[in-house]
Amino acid sequence: MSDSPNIIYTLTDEAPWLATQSLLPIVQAFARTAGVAVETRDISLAARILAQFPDRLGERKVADDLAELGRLATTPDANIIKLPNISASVPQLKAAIKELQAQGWPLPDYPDEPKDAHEKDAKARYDKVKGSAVNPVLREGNSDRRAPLSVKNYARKHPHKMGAWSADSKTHVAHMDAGDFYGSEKSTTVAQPTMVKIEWVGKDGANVVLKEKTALKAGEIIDAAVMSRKALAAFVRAQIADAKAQGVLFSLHLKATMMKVSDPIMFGVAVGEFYADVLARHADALKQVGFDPNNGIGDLDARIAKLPADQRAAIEADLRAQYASRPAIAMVNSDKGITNLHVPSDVIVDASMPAMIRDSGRMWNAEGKLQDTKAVIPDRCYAGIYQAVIEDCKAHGAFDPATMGSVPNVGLMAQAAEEYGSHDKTFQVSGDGVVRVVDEAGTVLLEQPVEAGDIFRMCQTKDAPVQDWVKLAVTRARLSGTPAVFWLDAKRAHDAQLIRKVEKYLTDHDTNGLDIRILAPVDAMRHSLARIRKGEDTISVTGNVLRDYLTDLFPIMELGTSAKMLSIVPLMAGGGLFETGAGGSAPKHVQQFLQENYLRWDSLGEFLALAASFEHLAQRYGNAAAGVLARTLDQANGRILDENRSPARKVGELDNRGSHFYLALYWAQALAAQDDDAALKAKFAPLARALADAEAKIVAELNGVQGKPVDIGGYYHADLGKAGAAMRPSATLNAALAML
Ligand SMILES: NC(=O)C1=CN([C@@H]2O[C@H](COP(=O)(O)OP(=O)(O)OC[C@H]3O[C@@H](n4cnc5c(N)ncnc54)[C@H](OP(=O)(O)O)[C@@H]3O)[C@@H](O)[C@H]2O)C=CC1
Ligand SMILES: O=C(O)CCC(=O)C(=O)O
Ligand SMILES: [Mg+2]
Repeated sequence: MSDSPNIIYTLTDEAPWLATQSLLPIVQAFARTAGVAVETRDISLAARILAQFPDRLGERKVADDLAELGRLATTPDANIIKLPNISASVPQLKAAIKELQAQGWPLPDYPDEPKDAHEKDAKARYDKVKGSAVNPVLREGNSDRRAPLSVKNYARKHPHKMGAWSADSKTHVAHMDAGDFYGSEKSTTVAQPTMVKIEWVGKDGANVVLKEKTALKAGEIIDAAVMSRKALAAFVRAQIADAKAQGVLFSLHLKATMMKVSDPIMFGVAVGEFYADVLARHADALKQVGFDPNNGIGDLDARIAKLPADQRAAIEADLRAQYASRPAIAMVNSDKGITNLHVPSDVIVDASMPAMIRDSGRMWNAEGKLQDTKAVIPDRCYAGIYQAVIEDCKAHGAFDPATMGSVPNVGLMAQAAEEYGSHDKTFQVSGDGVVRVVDEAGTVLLEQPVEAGDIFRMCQTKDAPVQDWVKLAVTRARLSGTPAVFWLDAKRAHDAQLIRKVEKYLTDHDTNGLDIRILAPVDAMRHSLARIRKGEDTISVTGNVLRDYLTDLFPIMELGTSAKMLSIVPLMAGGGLFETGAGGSAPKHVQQFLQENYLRWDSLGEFLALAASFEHLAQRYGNAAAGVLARTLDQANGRILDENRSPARKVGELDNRGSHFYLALYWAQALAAQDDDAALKAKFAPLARALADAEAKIVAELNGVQGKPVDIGGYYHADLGKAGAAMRPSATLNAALAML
């Protein structure tokens, strides 16, 4: 047996973490037979918080597994299975801290407005954990996300329900026409390595360094753009009035988790406008209790609890009056009265817009009914692609999963490319003046006029990742025989720079006979949609943000969920990062699990990632047994789909645990049936027999626990013993696995 590195399986949060309690023991048992150890590293929100405070935790200090994996990702031996994790908004972060404190961990509170050096230090540490803090660290490569053929064929045979579209749907996307990032963006490519600083220069000549040092490599593209606070507020006001006039729901779609600096501020501006009257009337009281609109109106609900009853009642009455004077607002949970503006992380554009499109272009109103919607996506960089989908659905009806083609994605994301790497270079400016990016020689590379409250953002895109991305695109186009479109807008400053590189690097490859073009995002969308309706596939080759948006949009339309995606990140250093699915951590699933011990999380993404990970070990290290595991796992995955062993949605049916049992059964049967590896055949034959013989008993044991509440001793930092017992309730299955 050859010497191949271990697989690192990540422990994350919520539904994927629960699923891991059941799936991982199966995977470890199978992998061991090929001499592959499957280790774990904890990158959950709770673990990431604890790892920030070694000085406070003494003997109980927790290792910084994320930092370790970040280093591993830059080495050739990385083989990491990455499950979705929480990218925490401030309310989520605070809830996690509170839970850990209650468990006895001596953590400081999250200081909203740090008053002294201690609090500043605590806030700085917590801010490292906030938002999308994991993916950018591990993604040392570009991404290849697609629906494997078996999954696509399954979706065609068993199409999920899509809400019908009507030609007179009033649903539309609203975006700004000026004063946004798109309109203000400036971009340049630096020829030589240099070091830049970002500084604000006030009208009166005051000079504040916003970021001292940012190293740039040769050939790197940098951009600077500004979102005008005034223009954004005026735009939101106009959209509130227009939604009311048109009788459609008002809803805001941002990515406050991943764009953790800019988007909470934009969210706060919308909260400020929607609730303008009540916030103005009670400004003093709200200031006193520390309400921050960037944390959503849910923060107001929580904080006014501290006020005297009469004052609280007055605010609540004014809130009701405010809702009466406003358009209806899209709801996250109508039963609990949670609106689109309650929590910044509740409505995340990549998942929320496709969900709306799947529901006939409608969202939930306060009465729990679906209604046409004004989807407010302030910045123009990407808003137009959703309007293009809406127009297409109005003209031609909903897409048909039984016949539609596919849009896989090759995404530029390595080395924190573009907007998703901009957090440490994004600032809300304090006064009128300019923000400029200045190099070591004092040359101003980029400069933006700003007003107080504006959001300034600088992005970086390194050259080596762009070369790798172009190569990956050509490789995918060649291997799949599919046309590929680079979604780049020649009218946008950053994209214009990128187009020059793409045109140059395409000449490094043999593109003979391939159909590769560059189209502006809206045109690329129309082109891809026209083809998809004819059943034709088109590879989307996009930057980091469109990668994120499209890999939820198309899977949700094609497959019903992005959980069924193959999501590979060939790391630039030669290793592999295998992400599971393309979606999030589905907090709704945990709620259902706690209430009725039913977990509807679909682990197909994990199954697909594992097969790719074993395959990587076979190809790169010549581990033939891992190759056999990969091939047989592929067969098992096919059977899971064909025989409908994916989790259903309701108590009494097969859930996540049941689907893991069938994976073990089918995988063992495929291993027992193959003839490439006699030792594996002999090892798995008895297990396959034992599992098949006990099928009815195991399924009864697994399904028998459903229907009652279950306690796992925590949400962000659950009790391992309790969660493990809850997720592995079949003694028969556990005993059979011990045979290996
Ligand atoms: N890669 C990562 O680490 C990512 C993490 N996140 C994080 O996840 C959380 C929630 O994000 P949100 O945008 O609401 O997205 P989610 O993907 O968690 O939820 C949206 C919906 O997708 C469906 N879904 C997603 N995965 C599965 C699955 N495996 N099995 C079955 N259904 C699934 C469900 O839809 P339905 O009920 O309609 O079937 C679900 O309600 C946030 O904390 C966010 O930060 C988000 C994106 C990626
Ligand atoms: O890192 C995150 O917060 C989300 C990532 C994501 O949505 C994606 O990569 O598709
Ligand atoms: Mg996404």
